[in-house]
Amino acid sequence: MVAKQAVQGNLQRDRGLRAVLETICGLAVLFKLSPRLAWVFGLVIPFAAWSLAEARKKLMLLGQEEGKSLGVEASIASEAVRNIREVRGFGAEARELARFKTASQGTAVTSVKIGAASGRLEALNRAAIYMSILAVMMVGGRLVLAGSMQASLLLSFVGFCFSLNFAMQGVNFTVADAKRGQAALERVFKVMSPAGSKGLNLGVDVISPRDFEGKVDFRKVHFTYPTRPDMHVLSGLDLTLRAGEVTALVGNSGGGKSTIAALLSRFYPPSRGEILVDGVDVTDLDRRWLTQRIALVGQNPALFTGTIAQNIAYGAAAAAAAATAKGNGGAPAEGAGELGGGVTMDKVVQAAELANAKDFIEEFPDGFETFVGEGGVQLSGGQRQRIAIARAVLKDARILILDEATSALDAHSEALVQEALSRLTKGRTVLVIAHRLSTVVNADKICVLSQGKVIEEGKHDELLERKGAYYNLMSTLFD
Ligand SMILES: Nc1ncnc2c1ncn2[C@@H]1O[C@H](COP(=O)(O)OP(=O)(O)OP(=O)(O)O)[C@@H](O)[C@H]1O
Repeated sequence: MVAKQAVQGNLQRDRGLRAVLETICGLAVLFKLSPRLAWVFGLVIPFAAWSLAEARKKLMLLGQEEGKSLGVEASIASEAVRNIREVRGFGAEARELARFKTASQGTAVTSVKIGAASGRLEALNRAAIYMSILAVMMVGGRLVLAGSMQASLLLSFVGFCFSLNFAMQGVNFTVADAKRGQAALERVFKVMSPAGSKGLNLGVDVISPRDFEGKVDFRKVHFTYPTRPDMHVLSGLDLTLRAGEVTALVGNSGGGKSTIAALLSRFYPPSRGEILVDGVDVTDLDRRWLTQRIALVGQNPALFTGTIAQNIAYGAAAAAAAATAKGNGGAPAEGAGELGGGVTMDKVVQAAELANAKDFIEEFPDGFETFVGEGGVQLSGGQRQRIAIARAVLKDARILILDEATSALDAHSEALVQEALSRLTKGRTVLVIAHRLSTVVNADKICVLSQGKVIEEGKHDELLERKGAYYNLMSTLFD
């Protein structure tokens, strides 16, 4: 580390455009002083070019490695802060600290490697330049002795060689910096770009909202998580969600059901294969356009700091704001109240009623104005789910993804949630990650997932009769 800093600090002033210009001008001066000696000194150039090319490749790879380790470090820190209650509750501060230290050590090792690679490049170039200067002195000395060159000219020439030496070292460091910067930028663009977007950002131009049916096709989709590249979660998945129907996904835990939902929501791009919505590859669609048409009700819905009304309005207000920002003729901002995007309190109350949430909300002294989230009222699992359902009702998305709760809701809450869900699913394309027998029995189609593929599909009765994978799963999953 110290060595790296010393080497880098040494040449801070000589980097960048200035170093490049100094190198060009230095070479021009040498040719002007003595073309013959300049050619001798020029012997260093092919070697310098080769070592630069080699170092560039290596530094680019190391820069990417460094970016990744920094990412891991940041995610450990942010995860610990986000889940601070659990960390404190389980007394896991030391463990989190140790995880962070291990990750930082990884970054430190890569930084040392970068320092060593820059240092090697520097040493090689210096050696080559000093050899060239030696050659210049030998050839120049002979010329001076033979009387065909003035000693003062030789001295000036050698002086300029030293200046050029520093300028060329500056070019080396500029290249090293540029490669690290390029690796870091590539990471930034990767994170900022919508998952797997080809940048075509089509939306209304391809599928008009009126014609949008919401049919979804996964075609030969392969997927591995970036953090676990060796584990194939999906291996050639073919799955069709027919428009306006409920498709239930069943399978063993860890089989990839939530991953399918995440891919459809475009949290990740598929590694291979394609996901089509109404026949259009999702990577060709504008991500905001698509997310306005997809609602997700998860097992453990997050609530944002604010009132219950703001939380229910969240999805619809965000979608309307996005549509307005995009200028695609979506919901107008006109008449927007404090809930945003033209969402009125009447609509919020209606949505809460459909989601079986109105009664419990009105029991709070502040009703829909009750503050939730950090420092506010804590809601039970069933209540949070009904708020999330109300949010999805208000968003009125054509495609609905439901990750059914496995957590033990009491029988009354479960019945209320179920009833609200059955109202919500009517007339929409629904993908439900099914954990309840009632959902599976009533689904229009059940798909059994195993080894990253759909291995059986059909209706409940048909699949039972077939006595295959579904039949075997039934006893383990829904007993
Ligand atoms: N963010 C992630 N990074 C790396 N691996 C992940 C990630 N999320 C899930 N996995 C892994 O991918 C595999 C599929 O997980 P997924 O959550 O999709 O399964 P599932 O069928 O929904 O499971 P369950 O029914 O238990 O919710 C699992 O082995 C899981 O450990």
